[in-house]
Amino acid sequence: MTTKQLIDQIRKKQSFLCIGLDVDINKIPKHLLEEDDPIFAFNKAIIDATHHLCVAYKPNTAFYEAYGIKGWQALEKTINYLNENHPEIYTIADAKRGDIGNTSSMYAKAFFEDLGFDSVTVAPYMGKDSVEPFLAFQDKHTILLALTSNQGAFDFQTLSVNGQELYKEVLSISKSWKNSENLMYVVGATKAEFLADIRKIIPNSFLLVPGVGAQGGNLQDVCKYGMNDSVGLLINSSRGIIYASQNLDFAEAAAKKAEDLQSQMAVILSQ
Ligand SMILES: O=c1ccn([C@@H]2O[C@H](COP(=O)(O)O)[C@@H](O)[C@H]2O)c(=O)[nH]1
Repeated sequence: MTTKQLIDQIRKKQSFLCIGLDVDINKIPKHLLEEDDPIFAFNKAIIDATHHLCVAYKPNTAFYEAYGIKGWQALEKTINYLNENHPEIYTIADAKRGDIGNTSSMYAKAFFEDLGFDSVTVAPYMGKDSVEPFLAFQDKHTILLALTSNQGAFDFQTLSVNGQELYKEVLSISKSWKNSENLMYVVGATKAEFLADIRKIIPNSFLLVPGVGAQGGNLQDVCKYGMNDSVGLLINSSRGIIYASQNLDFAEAAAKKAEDLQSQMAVILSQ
C-alpha cells in the first residue's frame, strides 16, 4: 500500500487506529482452544468485529514464533485473511529485524514477498546497509525503531552522540538513505513529550506509536505533538483492545474498546 492510499483510508474511516494482534494462548477464551487453529480463530473474530474501526493491524511476530510451525501458519493465515478480505487495511509485521545486507534482504523477502505485509519494523542499530535492503521494496514501508515505549529506551536511545541524542541521530541520518521515502518510525506513546522535537527532524514521516492502553500512553498528548498535515500517525493498541474480555463476548468487547479510540480520533480529526 502506498502512503497516499493509507492517508486516504485514514480520512475515509476517520481513524488512525492500529490494532495489535499479540495473541497469547493463555489469554484467549477457552472455547477457542477446541478449534483447529485457535490463534487464527481468535484473530479472525477480532478482525471481523473491528476492521471498520481501524486502518491497520500489527501482529507482533514473537507471539507466533513462540508456537513454532503452528504459530507461523497462524500468522500466514491471518495476513492472507486480511489481504484477501480487507485489501484496504494496512498491515505491519512487528518483527524488529535487521542484519548484514544479504540477511536483511532475506528478511525483507520473507515479510514483503512471501507473507505480503505492507511494512515491517526494523532495528537501526546495524546501520544503513542493514536497512537499505528493506527500503528497496516499492510501496512497502520499513518502520525504524527511533524512541521506543519501554523504560529501557533511556539506556541507549537518549545517550548523546555527535552532540545530540542517539534517537535523533537515527532520525537525521536515516533521512539520507536511498529510498528513505519508504521509511516510517516507531515512537512510543509514553514518550509524547519528545514528539515536538521529533517533528522538527521528520515533519512529514509517518510514526507508528505503540503504548496507548496497557502501557498508559495518552492519545491526546500524542496527537497534540505528533500529528502533521497528513495525520502522520498510526496509534497502536494491542492488549487494551484484544483482551477487553476473555469470555464469549470477547470480539464485541474488543470492538467497543476500538470504537472508543476511533471516536476520540474522529473528534481530533474534526478539530
Ligand atoms: O517501542 C515499542 C515498539 C513496539 N512495541 C510493540 O507494540 C505492542 C504494544 O502492545 P500493548 O499491548 O498495546 O502494550 C507490542 O507488540 C510491543 O511489542 C511497543 O510496545 N513499544
